[in-house]
Amino acid sequence: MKVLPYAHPVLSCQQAKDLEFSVLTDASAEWSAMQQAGAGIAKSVIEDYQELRSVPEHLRILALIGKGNNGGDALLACGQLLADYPRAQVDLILTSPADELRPLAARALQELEGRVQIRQISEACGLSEISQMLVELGGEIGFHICIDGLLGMSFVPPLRAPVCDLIEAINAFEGIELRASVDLPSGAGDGVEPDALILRADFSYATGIAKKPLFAGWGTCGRVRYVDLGFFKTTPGQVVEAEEAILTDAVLAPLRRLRPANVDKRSFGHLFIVGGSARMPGALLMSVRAAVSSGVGLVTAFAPSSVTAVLAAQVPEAMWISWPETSLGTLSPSGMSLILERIDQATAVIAGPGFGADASTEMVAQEIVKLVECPLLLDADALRVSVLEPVRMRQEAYGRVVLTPHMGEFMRVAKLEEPDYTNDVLLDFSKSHGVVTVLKGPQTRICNGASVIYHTQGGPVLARGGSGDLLTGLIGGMLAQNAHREEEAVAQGLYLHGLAAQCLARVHGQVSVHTTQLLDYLSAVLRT
Ligand SMILES: NC(=O)C1=CN([C@@H]2O[C@H](COP(=O)(O)OP(=O)(O)OC[C@H]3O[C@@H](n4cnc5c(N)ncnc54)[C@H](O)[C@@H]3O)[C@@H](O)[C@H]2O)[C@H](O)CC1
Repeated sequence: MKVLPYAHPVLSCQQAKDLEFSVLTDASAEWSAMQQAGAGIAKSVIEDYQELRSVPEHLRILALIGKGNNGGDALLACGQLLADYPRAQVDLILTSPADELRPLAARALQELEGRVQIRQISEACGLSEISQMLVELGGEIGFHICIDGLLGMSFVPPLRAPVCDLIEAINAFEGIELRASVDLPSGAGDGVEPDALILRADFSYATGIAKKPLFAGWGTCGRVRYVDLGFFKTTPGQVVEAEEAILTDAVLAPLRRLRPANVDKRSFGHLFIVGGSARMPGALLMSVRAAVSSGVGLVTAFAPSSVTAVLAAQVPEAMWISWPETSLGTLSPSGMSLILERIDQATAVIAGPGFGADASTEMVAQEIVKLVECPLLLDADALRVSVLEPVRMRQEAYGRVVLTPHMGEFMRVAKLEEPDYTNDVLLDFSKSHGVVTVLKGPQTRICNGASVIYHTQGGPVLARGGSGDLLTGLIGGMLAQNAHREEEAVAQGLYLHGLAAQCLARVHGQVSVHTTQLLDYLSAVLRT
């Protein structure tokens, strides 16, 4: 794939090792990368902890230290946390004698001398002794954060004692609030089977290169964070051997620049949103609210006639068109002329949020696919096999069709009998339909038929009704502003949505929030 300025390659552990070997040519380069990794992990883990509560001054950290560079990264992360939280208490568990650590890990340990408590375990310890030790070390409070620096990309199965016993004990130990793995959860790696023993991480902090096992769908890697160490400072447009990539913060750079002075509302696109039904007016409302916050110049919303006035009062920034509805309160195909007579104003169109699944909305969606000559986003109940049929007939010049299914909707349009998380199915589907698919879930993937880009921001705070409707509005808004660079627009909408969700969770937690609060954090995300 071409190196995009906003997505970095995802590689197998072996490919990552080879690349690191070519980039980090001596011990000083390795040490400097390790320092960056340690600082990056410390910063990210503190941000992530805030989804639980504010970080306590007397932070209690447990770090599991293996012999290699993974252990070195974890030790330097502990050093950074001690610098930032001088009252923190750090307990280290070493799985080998200190004099057996690799040179850089030994150097990192030396830097912590006198500031941490060290326990060493050996093969003879066994699971129950290690479990008992955790209980004693944790005391009444337990640990706020456990940093797993046991094994990284160089791990070759099988796991041996005492590491396997330590992983098992950590997985079972309830006195840890957040489990953070350095690079990969210990036990994960190339060729590792899904049922193998792997440390159950809440977050994995991929240092330098995001490795493929993080996306294997095992659910043990938790949420993936990419700690960019600058390994991919390649020229945009250059080709690298990777079909998979991870989205980076750079995707939002164009939205963080000053806008030119000589612009007006027409310079930032005009988005049409067709959606809603008497039963689900809220879905349309959420998409429209998100769209008007996306930076798009103009939004026109087409809503079922019985709810238009109520919705319009809630988002006066949008223009509202009342659409005739069926006896079931869904959009009637007889309203198509309303959109067609204005279509030359639109730079992108969304169809689907809150549609409801009946024959009328199916027909509306089909007509839109056939007649709309600009980029088009289909979501929710517009995602049907019969609606995708005319997609292939569309001329390339009209702009791409973007689909935003969750797994249930993807199964429907790809005619799958059970969920399939493999990239092959996603690639085949997107290629054969000529669409950009955004397959939503805990690890959302963007696929253009040739490559897959992972998006890992957001988190469980998004696991509530309406998150997808907000996403649709944001992506639609970006498409309308950026009509000739659909994939970039999609990536911008996704990333902005994910970062805002994280901000929301860091301020209010993951539980007692409502979906549209996410919109309050969009501007903070763009102004950092
Ligand atoms: N008020 C209404 O009218 C409602 C209508 N609904 C109908 O459903 C669709 C849209 O569904 P929505 O609830 O927005 O959810 P989606 O599944 O499409 O999108 C979810 C969104 O959240 C992300 N996400 C979820 N879990 C995680 C996680 N663990 N980690 C990270 N990210 C996560 C996911 O990736 C998506 O981005 C609407 O049009 C109506 O037709 C709904 O039933 C809600 C209320």
